[in-house]
Amino acid sequence: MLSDAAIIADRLTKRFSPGAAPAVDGISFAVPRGATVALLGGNGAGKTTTISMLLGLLLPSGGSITVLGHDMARDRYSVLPRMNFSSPYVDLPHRLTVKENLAVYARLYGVRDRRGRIAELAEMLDLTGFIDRPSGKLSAGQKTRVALAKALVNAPELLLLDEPTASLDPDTGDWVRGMLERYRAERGATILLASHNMGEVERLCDTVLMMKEGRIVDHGSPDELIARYGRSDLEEVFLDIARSGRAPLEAAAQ
Ligand SMILES: Nc1ncnc2c1ncn2[C@@H]1O[C@H](COP(=O)(O)OP(=O)(O)OP(=O)(O)O)[C@@H](O)[C@H]1O
Repeated sequence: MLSDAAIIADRLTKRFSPGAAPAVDGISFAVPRGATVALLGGNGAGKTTTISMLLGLLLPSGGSITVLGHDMARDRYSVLPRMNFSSPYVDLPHRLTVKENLAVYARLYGVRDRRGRIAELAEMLDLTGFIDRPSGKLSAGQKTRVALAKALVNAPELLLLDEPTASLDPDTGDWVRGMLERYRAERGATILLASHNMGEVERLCDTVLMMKEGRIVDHGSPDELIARYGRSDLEEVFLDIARSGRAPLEAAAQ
């Protein structure tokens, strides 16, 4: 494993109840600094559970996580200010306006020039038309853009994104992907994202971790995976893995 990686997960496990099958089943992976890596897998594969453990929102049942050189079990408060996330499952307080919400998060993250940073984010994510509207009165696509602004408020070195373009129309989705590419290049940031949008993953990601039933069943660059499965795009690879009992890696290991 790369010892200076942004994320190192070692035999990470999450079991929600003693008798149940683990939602995440002893996965190990490393995300190099500056890389964009995708977690792919069908519904219930364990992507959100993995991201929640990386964020410290869920405690692992086993294994360890090192983020930006810090062990998350012992030392997460020194690393949380350097990371951030967005998720369609986490709603911002409805009655606060977009600007008020961003101000709360800017304060929480100790941003110095809060007014300036919020103006930058409004520009970056085209929020100006609804910045004074209560967050509960936004469309799903507008909420997604505000969630991304919140995720960038502290200019994080590590960004964990669960479905970053969920609910965005194709044009806005494309524009947000361009924004993420620029952010990564300018900030030298590391991005781990979970997505069901294969075109997005092909465009943004250096490496894909394919999850199924809580395990990583294959990994590689989008091009490597497409070549290995003899397919023409990542969507076809995804369908092969989702529909087969076993992935090539598992079969090869036996
Ligand atoms: N709080 C919880 N309590 C019990 N089981 C849970 C909980 N959260 C998730 N699970 C279960 O853990 C498994 C993995 O769920 P997870 O949300 O991580 O999947 P996912 O890959 O993100 O799926 P999706 O693509 O549908 O978002 C599923 O079987 C789910 O039912």
